[in-house]
Amino acid sequence: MDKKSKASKKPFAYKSQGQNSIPQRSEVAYSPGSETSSVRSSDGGMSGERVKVAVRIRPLMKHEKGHKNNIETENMKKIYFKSADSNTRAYRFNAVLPCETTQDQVFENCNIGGLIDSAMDGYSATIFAYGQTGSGKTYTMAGDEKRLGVEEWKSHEGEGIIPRCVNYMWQQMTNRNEQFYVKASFAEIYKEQIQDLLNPSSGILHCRWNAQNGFFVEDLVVVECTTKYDLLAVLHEGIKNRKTGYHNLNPDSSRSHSILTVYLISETKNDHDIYKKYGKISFVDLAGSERLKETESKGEMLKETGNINKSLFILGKVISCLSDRKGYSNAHIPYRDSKLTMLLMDSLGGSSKALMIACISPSEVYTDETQSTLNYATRTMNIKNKPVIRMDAKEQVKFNLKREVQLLRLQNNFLKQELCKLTGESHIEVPDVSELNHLVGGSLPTMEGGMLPSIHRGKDRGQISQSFDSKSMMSDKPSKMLKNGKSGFAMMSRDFEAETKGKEDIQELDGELALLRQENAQMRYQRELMNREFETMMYENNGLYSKLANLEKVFIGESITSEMGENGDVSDSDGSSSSKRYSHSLLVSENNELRARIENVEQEKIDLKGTLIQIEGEHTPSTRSTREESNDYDPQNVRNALHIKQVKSDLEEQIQLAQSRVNQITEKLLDSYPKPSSSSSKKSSSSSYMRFKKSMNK
Ligand SMILES: Nc1ncnc2c1ncn2[C@@H]1O[C@H](COP(=O)(O)OP(=O)(O)OP(=O)(O)O)[C@@H](O)[C@H]1O
Repeated sequence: MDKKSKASKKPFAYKSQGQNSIPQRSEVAYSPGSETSSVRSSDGGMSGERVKVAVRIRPLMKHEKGHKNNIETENMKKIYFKSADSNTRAYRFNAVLPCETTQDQVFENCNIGGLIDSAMDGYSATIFAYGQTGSGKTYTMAGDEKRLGVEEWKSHEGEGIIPRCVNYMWQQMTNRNEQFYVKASFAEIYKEQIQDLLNPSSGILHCRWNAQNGFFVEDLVVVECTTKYDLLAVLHEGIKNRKTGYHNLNPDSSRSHSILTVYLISETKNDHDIYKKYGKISFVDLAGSERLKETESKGEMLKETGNINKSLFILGKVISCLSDRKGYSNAHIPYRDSKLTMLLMDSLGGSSKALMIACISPSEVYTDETQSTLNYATRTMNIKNKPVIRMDAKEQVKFNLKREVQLLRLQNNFLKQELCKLTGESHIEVPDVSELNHLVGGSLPTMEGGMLPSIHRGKDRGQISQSFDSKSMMSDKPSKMLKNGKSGFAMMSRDFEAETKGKEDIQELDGELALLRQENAQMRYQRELMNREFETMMYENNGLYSKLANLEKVFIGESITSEMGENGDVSDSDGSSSSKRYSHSLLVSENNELRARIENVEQEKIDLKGTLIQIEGEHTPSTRSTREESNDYDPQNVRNALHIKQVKSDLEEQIQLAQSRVNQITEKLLDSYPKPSSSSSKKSSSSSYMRFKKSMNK
């Protein structure tokens, strides 16, 4: 009994990208040439995500009446277990499910819905039940045995994780915007041989390996399930065909390990494109470990027990190696030592999300088995997986190309704006790169250079993880349809059409990308040229400013070129030009203005030089030739010359004033002097007036 709480606790979480999410660029791991590519989860991927472990304690069975209970639980997280040496040991797990836990609570508390969500997002997920024989593995995974294998499937309280998952999946499918295709396969490993539970007549199947899919079962029938009843029928069919046997501890004991795999292929529409993700979830019901002393197995069952125990022993070795924190990456993991561990490779230390449900009995009769299961479970919690999303490689290429096109369009718009700012024009024509390239001896700036965010291209796109055999899913071998299925041929022709369309789309995107790249390179080059020109002109203008300032100092005594020095920075720290303050055209007009101003000052200087020579020549004839020859324009001399010029012009002005004054007085005097009359005295007065006027003029 749980010491503190019987109520269901908040379930633990699986790291997930969330539904309908298209992975972000940085998370995409793509490997050219593969059928599927993998995408690391944004969080769990690189750092790893531990295998989650829940421990379920079944109630005592009828035949165990009177057995003592040696297990207590606390808070749905802790187990106190009284071991054989009578010491009580405490264990902590992701979830602890006491005897009274219902099937519904198992689903909730183990967050099985979260795992299904992940599988629908394109991850691989595995749920496996582990424990001694009769501990409740099949009950937990599939449900009440009395109801298993019956023709009509009806939902009931005793149904286990698998049928609950089927219901949940279909519920989610209607809630999501994606289109889902569901397929399923069901295999068992019996005495180290793989058999198809959906097609038992196919005999022994082989476990193969390839870089793309890791280990997979060759020729396993994969059934398309269009309704949830198709999938339930698959479960029903497989359980019916599974090898079971009677022994002392369980009259209906599973004698094989079974693996039901549900493939969830999702299609998401994004910008008129369809992206496919290949998620899957595997339900593994392991055969129970057993002690021959207790089961009293004989004959064929004895052989079965030997094989079961052997493969579980290797599973234990794999778990031990993987949980060794000293770093199992260098160690040899004996996956290949059994079929079970080969097929669980992706789930243990691979790219799946995984949940182990360890089943135990509360009876102290099974103390050793329970101890062993708890130890297994504890070690398993240390195993880290690196979950990845699987996408179709072609879809992934298209996805990447589209993103690159979008990025380049953004970059090019940005570059255009920048060039417009630099030129001061509202529109720019992008010249052909071939016309420009010869100017710099073919050293066009690279796409990655410059201040713009560079585009990551597809080198070094990470590893390919094992994935299910998408080829076998699209296999030309006919699928065995159980109910309401579509024909395999229809599926193939649809895939062919999609593939042709996909190729065309990729070609189109490639073409657009090439044009955008060329335009990008041209604009980067143009920007580079303009920046260089800009830099030269800035430098020249700075020189002109200081020259003008010097000249102004000489002629006026101070610099009026106040703007000087403000444009000192040619480029900003990020390499961009100082277009914030100066456009290219502004610099050119500034340059022209400076040149005109300097020309004026120079002209004035030449005039002054003439004046200086003239004045000095008038006063000190001997220095004239010396000044002329030495071309000496010492500022003091120029200032002296300016002073003399000023004095001279003042004097000239005064003389002019005096002259005009004299003229005025003369005019007045002339006016006041009697004018010659026409009378007799005319001759004498006229002659005296003329004499007076003459003397005035003089
Ligand atoms: N939590 C439970 N509540 C009620 N009955 C249970 C529970 N767990 C197991 N049982 C019952 O215990 C019996 C053994 O369970 P089950 O067959 O699931 O064990 P198992 O671990 O799969 O055994 P094996 O490895 O031999 O196949 C079954 O009759 C089952 O109905």
